[in-house]
Amino acid sequence: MPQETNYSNPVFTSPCKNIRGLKSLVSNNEASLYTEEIFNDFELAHRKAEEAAARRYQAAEWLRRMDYGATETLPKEPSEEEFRLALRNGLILCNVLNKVNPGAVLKVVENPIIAVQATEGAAQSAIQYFENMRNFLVAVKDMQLLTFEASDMEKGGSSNKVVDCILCLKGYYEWKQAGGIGVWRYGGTVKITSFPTRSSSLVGSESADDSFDESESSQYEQLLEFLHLSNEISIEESKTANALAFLFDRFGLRLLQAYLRESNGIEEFPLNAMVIDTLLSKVVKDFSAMLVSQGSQLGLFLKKVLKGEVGSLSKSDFMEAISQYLGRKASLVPGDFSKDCICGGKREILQHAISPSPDHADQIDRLQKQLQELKLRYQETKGEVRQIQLNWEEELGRLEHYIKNLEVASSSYQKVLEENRVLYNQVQDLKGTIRVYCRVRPFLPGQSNGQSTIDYIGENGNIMVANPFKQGKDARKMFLFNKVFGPKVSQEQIYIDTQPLIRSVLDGFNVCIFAYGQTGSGKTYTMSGPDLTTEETWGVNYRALRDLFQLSKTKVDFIRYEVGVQMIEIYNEQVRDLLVSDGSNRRYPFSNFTFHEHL
Ligand SMILES: Nc1ncnc2c1ncn2[C@@H]1O[C@H](COP(=O)(O)OP(=O)(O)OP(=O)(O)O)[C@@H](O)[C@H]1O
Repeated sequence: MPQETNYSNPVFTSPCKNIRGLKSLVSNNEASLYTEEIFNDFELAHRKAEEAAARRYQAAEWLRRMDYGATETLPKEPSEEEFRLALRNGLILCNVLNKVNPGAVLKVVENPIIAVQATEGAAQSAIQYFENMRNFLVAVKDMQLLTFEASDMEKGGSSNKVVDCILCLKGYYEWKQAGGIGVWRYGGTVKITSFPTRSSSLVGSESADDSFDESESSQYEQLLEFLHLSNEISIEESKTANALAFLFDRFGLRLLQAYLRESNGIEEFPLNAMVIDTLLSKVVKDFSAMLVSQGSQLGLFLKKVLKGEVGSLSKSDFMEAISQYLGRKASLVPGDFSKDCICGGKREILQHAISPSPDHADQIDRLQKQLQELKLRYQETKGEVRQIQLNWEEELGRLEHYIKNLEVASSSYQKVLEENRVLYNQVQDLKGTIRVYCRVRPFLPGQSNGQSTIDYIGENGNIMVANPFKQGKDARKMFLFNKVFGPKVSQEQIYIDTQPLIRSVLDGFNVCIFAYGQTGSGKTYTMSGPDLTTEETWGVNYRALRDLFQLSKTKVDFIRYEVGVQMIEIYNEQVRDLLVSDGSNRRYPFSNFTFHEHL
C-alpha cells in the first residue's frame, strides 16, 4: 500500500475489508490518536456488519427451510438488498407465519406483482404488496412477537428489525415444536456464525503486508478465538438453562398428571391451591435431591477419569474423556430435550451413533432405579397429601363445631347478662334505697386516756351509747343503723358496702353517698382518706372513682361513659363549690370537672 495514501478519512474513502492491512498501514504511518480511533470504529462497524450478515443468513436459511417458494427467490446468503427485495411482497413471510401459526394470515395474495422500479400499475401492485405485508405485521403483533415497520422493507429501512422479527418467529416456532412448555424467550445469546478468522481476503493481503507484527496477530487471533469460545459457552449455558427448566416443568407436570389420574377414582378429591403447593414443594425437593445425586455422580466420574487407569492424564486426554462422556449423554437424552428454544441461536443436536456399551447399560440401570425411586416418592407424596387433606378436614369440622357452640353461647350470654343486671339492681333496691351507716372514730393520739361513751356495738346495726352524767335508763341509749363500724374498721371494709352501688350507677341508677357528723368526727377521713399517695388509706370517693373507671373500661366495646365530678360543701346552710381554684368559693354555677379514662 503506498505511503502517500490520504488517511484523513480512510473509512469512507476506502471501504477496506482488510483489517490487518489497515491496521498495519496505520501503525507504519505513526498514526495519530484520531486515526487509531477511526480504526477502532471501523473494526467495530466491520464486526457489527458481520454479525448482522450472520443473523441475516440464519433468518434466510430458516425461511428457505420453512417455505419451498423461498428457495427460488431468497438466496442462501443474501445481501441486505436481496433479502429486502425477496421479502417485501410479504408472500414468503405470510406463508411461513401460517406454518408457524396456522390461520394467522387468513388471506394471502399468491402472486403479488411488486414493481420495484415500475411506475405503471403501481397502484395495483402497491395494494397487493401492502395487503400481504400489513396482514403479516398485524398477525405478528397479535402474537406479541417482535415486529417491524412496513417502511423497513423500503430502501434505507432497517433490515436488522426484519431479521429480528424473523428470528423471533423462529424461536417461537421451535419452542412450540418442543411442546410449548417452559418459558419462551427471545433474545438469548446470538451466535456469530461467521467470525473474522483467517479468511481468504486476509490471507490474500498478507503478502503485501510485510510489516505486520506476527505476535500482535496471534494475540488478535487468540482474542477472537476467546470471544468465539465465550459465545459458544453462552449458547451452551442458555441451552442448559432451558433444558433444565424444561426438565423441571416436565417432571412437575408429569407428577401432577399422575396424581390427578390416580385421584380420579376418589370422590370429591379436591384440586386446590393447597394441593398444588404441597405437590410442587415436594417436586422441588425431589428435583433438588436428583440434581445433588447427579452432581456427586458426575464428581465421582470426573475424579475417576482424572486418576486414570494408567496413572495421571494429560489435559487433552481429560478433555477427550469429557467430550466422549457428553456424546454418550446426548445420545441418551430424548430428542425433544434438545429442542429447547434459543431464538436466533444455532441448534446443534448431538447425534452420535454410539453402539451399546457396558457404560450404557449402567446408565439405563441407574435411570430405571431413579424411576423406581420417583414412583415410590410419588406414592409417598400422594399419601402425605391425602393425610394432610384428612387432617385439614378434621380440623375444619372441629372448628365448625366450635364456632356453632360459640354462637349459641354468645346469644344466651347476652340474655343472661341482661337478667343478671335486672336482678342485681333489684337486690340493691331491696337492701333499701336509703342506707345509714355509723362509723365510730378511734381516739386521736393524746386522747388515749379518755373514757369511751360507746358501750356496745351489735352485729345488726345496734350501738349503745353511755351517758355518764345520767342515771337509770337514761344512762344508756340504743341506736339502730343499717350497719355500725367500730373504731378498728379499715377504709377497705367501709367501702365494701358501698361498692355494689357503683355498678348500679353504670346501669343508670342515681346514687348519692355523703358523710354527716360534727367537726372532727372523721367525715374527711372516711370520704377522702388521710394519705392520697397510699391506695390502702384511700377513702370512699377515690375507691368509687377507681371502680367506676375500671368497670367502664370493661364495657368500652359497646358503651362509652363520661364521668363528671363536683365537690361541694354545705356549711352553715351555705353550699360552696370546692373545685374553684381562685379562692372565691362561688356558690353557683359550680365547676363541673369531667374525668376521662386517663384518670
Ligand atoms: N377512723 C379513723 N381512724 C383514725 N383517725 C381518724 C379516723 N377518723 C378521723 N380520724 C382523724 O380525726 C381527725 C379529724 O377527722 P376529719 O378531719 O376527717 O374530721 P371531719 O369530720 O372532716 O372534720 P371537719 O368537719 O372539721 O372537717 C383527723 O386527724 C383524722 O385523721
